[in-house]
Amino acid sequence: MNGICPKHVDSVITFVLGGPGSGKGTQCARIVETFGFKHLSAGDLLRKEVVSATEYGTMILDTIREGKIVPSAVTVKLILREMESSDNHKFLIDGFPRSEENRIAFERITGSEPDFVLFFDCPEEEMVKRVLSRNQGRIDDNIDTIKKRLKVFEALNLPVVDHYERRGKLHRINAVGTEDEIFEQVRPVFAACEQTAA
Ligand SMILES: Nc1ncnc2c1ncn2[C@@H]1O[C@H](COP(=O)(O)OP(=O)(O)OP(=O)(O)O)[C@@H](O)[C@H]1O
Ligand SMILES: Nc1ccn([C@H]2C[C@H](O)[C@@H](COP(=O)(O)O)O2)c(=O)n1
Ligand SMILES: [Mg+2]
Repeated sequence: MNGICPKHVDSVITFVLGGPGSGKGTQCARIVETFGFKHLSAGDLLRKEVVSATEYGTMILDTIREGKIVPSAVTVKLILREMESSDNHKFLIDGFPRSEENRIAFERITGSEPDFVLFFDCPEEEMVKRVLSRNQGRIDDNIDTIKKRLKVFEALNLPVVDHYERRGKLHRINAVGTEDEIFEQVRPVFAACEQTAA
């Protein structure tokens, strides 16, 4: 049981992890389509703050440009705001937690852990290739920022992956292959979750 807010006391929470360009957003779209989850991309929520020029906008933009991690208090607040305004009770939280600091802040603030965690395991050269050909006008899709993001991913995100592996919550997905091939590894994880809930 999760303690996000009274409305979401019985929510299913899935964290979606993987390096830059590993295909998290692409596969989340498929999961939404097939299993009806609400997709919350931490990166998208942060980028929206930049566009809306909120009090955190400049700090977030500088942090993203440097490939670093925004303070957890800001990111957790944005995620919880979205969850609380949603009537869905199945959440895919994409690109979060990016660090042990993110993870601990989420657990402390919500008193919850994810039900399970997906990790898209992708070689660096494939991630670089995908990000450089993404073409969505992202300020961090350039080789200098990608190199920084990869270092941050290894130093700060892999310990989170290890944590959930030790907790028996991690589903490691081989992120090399076509989108369809990858989704065929993802599908049984969510099908099993539906069976448990039924
Ligand atoms: N299996 C795949 N094979 C080839 N290209 C892919 C595959 N999956 C996704 N892509 C492409 O790779 C790029 C990165 O994918 P996506 O945006 O889903 O990654 P991400 O993990 O969300 O990255 P980020 O952390 O930077 O947001 C996109 O252009 C996407 O179309
Ligand atoms: N938990 C998070 C998620 C994202 N960010 C920042 C730093 C990332 O490089 C950038 C883009 O995220 P993505 O769209 O690749 O998931 O957003 C963060 O600071 N904390
Ligand atoms: Mg993404």
